[in-house]
Amino acid sequence: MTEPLQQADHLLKAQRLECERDGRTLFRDLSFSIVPGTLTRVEGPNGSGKTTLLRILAGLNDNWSGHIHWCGRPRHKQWDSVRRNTLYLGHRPGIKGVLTPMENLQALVAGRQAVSRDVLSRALVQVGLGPWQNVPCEHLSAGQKRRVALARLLFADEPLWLLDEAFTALDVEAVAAVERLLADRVRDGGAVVMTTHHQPALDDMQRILLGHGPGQPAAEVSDEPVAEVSHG
Ligand SMILES: Nc1ncnc2c1ncn2[C@@H]1O[C@H](COP(=O)(O)OP(=O)(O)OP(=O)(O)O)[C@@H](O)[C@H]1O
Repeated sequence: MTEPLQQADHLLKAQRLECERDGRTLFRDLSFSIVPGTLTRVEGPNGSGKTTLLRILAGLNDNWSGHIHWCGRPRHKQWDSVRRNTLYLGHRPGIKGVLTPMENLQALVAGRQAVSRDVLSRALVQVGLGPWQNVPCEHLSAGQKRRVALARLLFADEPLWLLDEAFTALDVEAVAAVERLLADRVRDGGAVVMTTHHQPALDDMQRILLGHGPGQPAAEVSDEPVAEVSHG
């Protein structure tokens, strides 16, 4: 279980973020806050830096400048709290092909909570993998592999979720199920930051808009109606 967080008006506050890759500025002067009970979508064309930004927020990329605060204090002084309270799901499913959905889910959930095999099995049924739960994942489709990773969300109590392309390869029914899961999560006070090329059917999103092609390192935060925003 996660421990109570320090009281603050935000979970995460980014100020004047700048990131350069291969001599190209992906974004600069990018400032925004992530507050509990909100959904933020990072938008932009291929190569604009969405994954890079999400990895920076997850603490998985050091190639940036600016300031990031976590619950009111500099993030680098409280990595333990950040790691315990943040869930990052990368754009690859992050599951092992030789393992079954059940074994993968056990590995993904392990270390945070003790969950029985029956409960994990019900989660796999819930994401539509009931008949496949004991089949090695290398025999599953792209969308089925993605569903294994998404089953992890059913057990995720971290206050901040960072989801990179969570809708990729999912069919219409699974997309709707994930949208419901995210809406419930936000309603329960969680914060979700996601990249997606899919236009989610979700209300009240803060939008972070990244550049529109080579040589145009624009970054913009459009606030509808959620967080404190400053830009530039
Ligand atoms: N490991 C890396 N090493 C060097 N440059 C990289 C690396 N990963 C990404 N980049 C550069 O950063 C740019 C942004 O990549 P990123 O994956 O963040 O974009 P994205 O907006 O998520 O794209 P997409 O919509 O295609 O997923 C890329 O165009 C690439 O030039």
